Amino acid sequence: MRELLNGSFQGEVTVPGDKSITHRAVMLGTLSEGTTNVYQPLLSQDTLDTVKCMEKLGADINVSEDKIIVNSPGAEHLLSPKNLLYTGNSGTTTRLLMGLVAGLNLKATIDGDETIKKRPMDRVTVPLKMMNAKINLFENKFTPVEILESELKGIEYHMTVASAQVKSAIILASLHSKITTVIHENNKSRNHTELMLKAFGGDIEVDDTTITVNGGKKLTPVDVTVPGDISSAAFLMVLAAIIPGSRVTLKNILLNDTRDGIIDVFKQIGADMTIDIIDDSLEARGNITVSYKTNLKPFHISGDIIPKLIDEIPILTVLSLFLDGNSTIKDAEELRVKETDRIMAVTNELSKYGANFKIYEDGFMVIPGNLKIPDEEFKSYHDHRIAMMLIIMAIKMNHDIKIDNIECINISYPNFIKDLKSLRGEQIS
Ligand SMILES: O=C(O)C1=C[C@@H](OP(=O)(O)O)[C@@H](O)[C@H](O)C1
Ligand SMILES: C=C(OP(=O)(O)O)C(=O)O
Repeated sequence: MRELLNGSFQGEVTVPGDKSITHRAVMLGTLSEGTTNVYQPLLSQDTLDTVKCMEKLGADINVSEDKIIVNSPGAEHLLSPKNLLYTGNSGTTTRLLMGLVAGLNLKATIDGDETIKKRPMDRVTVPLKMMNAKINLFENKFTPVEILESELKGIEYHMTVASAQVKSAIILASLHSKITTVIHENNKSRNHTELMLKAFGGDIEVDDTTITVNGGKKLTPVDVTVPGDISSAAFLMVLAAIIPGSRVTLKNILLNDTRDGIIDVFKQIGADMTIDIIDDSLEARGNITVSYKTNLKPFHISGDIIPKLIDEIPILTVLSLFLDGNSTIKDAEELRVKETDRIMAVTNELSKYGANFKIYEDGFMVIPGNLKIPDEEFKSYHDHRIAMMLIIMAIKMNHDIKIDNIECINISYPNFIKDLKSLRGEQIS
């Protein structure tokens, strides 16, 4: 950490591939007969756990530095796995897999690590049971999840939470049913499953917040080039905005309008930011440049924007501590059921620096003031986004921080420290 303190950050970074898109490309590749090439994928703990689960269902997958090759016999030839499908720390793997396995009329048990065991899974089993799935949860809520063979039928479902994981589980479950499934969203969540399924030949139509899936269509492999993950880029955008003298360009970043809430926040605060759109094909992408600027305004976020930046809220809280006024985050109760309760983790850990918060059930108000360097040790709660948030805060505070389980950053961004060091260039001592 010491070499990252006392200086500005300048240059270009290609952040790792988008986590949500990498998971989905490997899963849809497994459901398609033939070879799917996934270029520039995210290779991290979460996505490699998805790869291992797909191998257990019968896909032959080759992982190299900048490519994942999925060879699959196709959906109808996948088999019930002999062993547990272990999903590690990944909520996305766990929930999408529940829908995928149930839809294939297979039998499996799914479980993950200690954080997964505490996250609510009934939000997925409720619609899957309506579809006729035979699926059991521990205490009707948690993993391990046991799925038994059963033929599913289509349903009409009104989402009760703005969750792309739940929505995607229902879509994957409906792929082999003879009856149409219709999903209604209240708040639109990330739409990568819908976009990618269409590209793989699925029969899916989206009309604003209504999604219609007709099952029974054979999927065909498509090569997927994964754009950079905006949720990873967010840490470096905030770094550049708050460290004097910094100017950072994040290359080839996903700019899908269900994921770009942080861009709106940077506009709200009056940040020095430019965006060069690269293309507008399957998933919009572009280069984002952020430079340090003084006198940035506070931000207020609630409602529809929350699902578009839900994973960025920890690092946006660090940003809010250096703005000219109080910022507010509301309607973000989903933060309480991530890898940890992120409202608790963010406010507990940043309070150690003297940060002031007014905490609500669904968010908090940030009241900037005098900050100090504490003697205490810091906790990651085994949550990659909390660990990376603390690293950026420590850099801003010139603090040689100690964080427990810091290796949890491997869950989504194994090269985080390396990328930070590359932006220090000649300044590294
Ligand atoms: O579908 C996805 O890839 C994801 C959806 C979001 O979770 P929810 O669906 O629980 O909102 C997000 O927090 C997670 O990091 C990835
Ligand atoms: C919440 C996250 O992921 P998941 O739900 O897949 O564990 C995240 O990456 O911040």
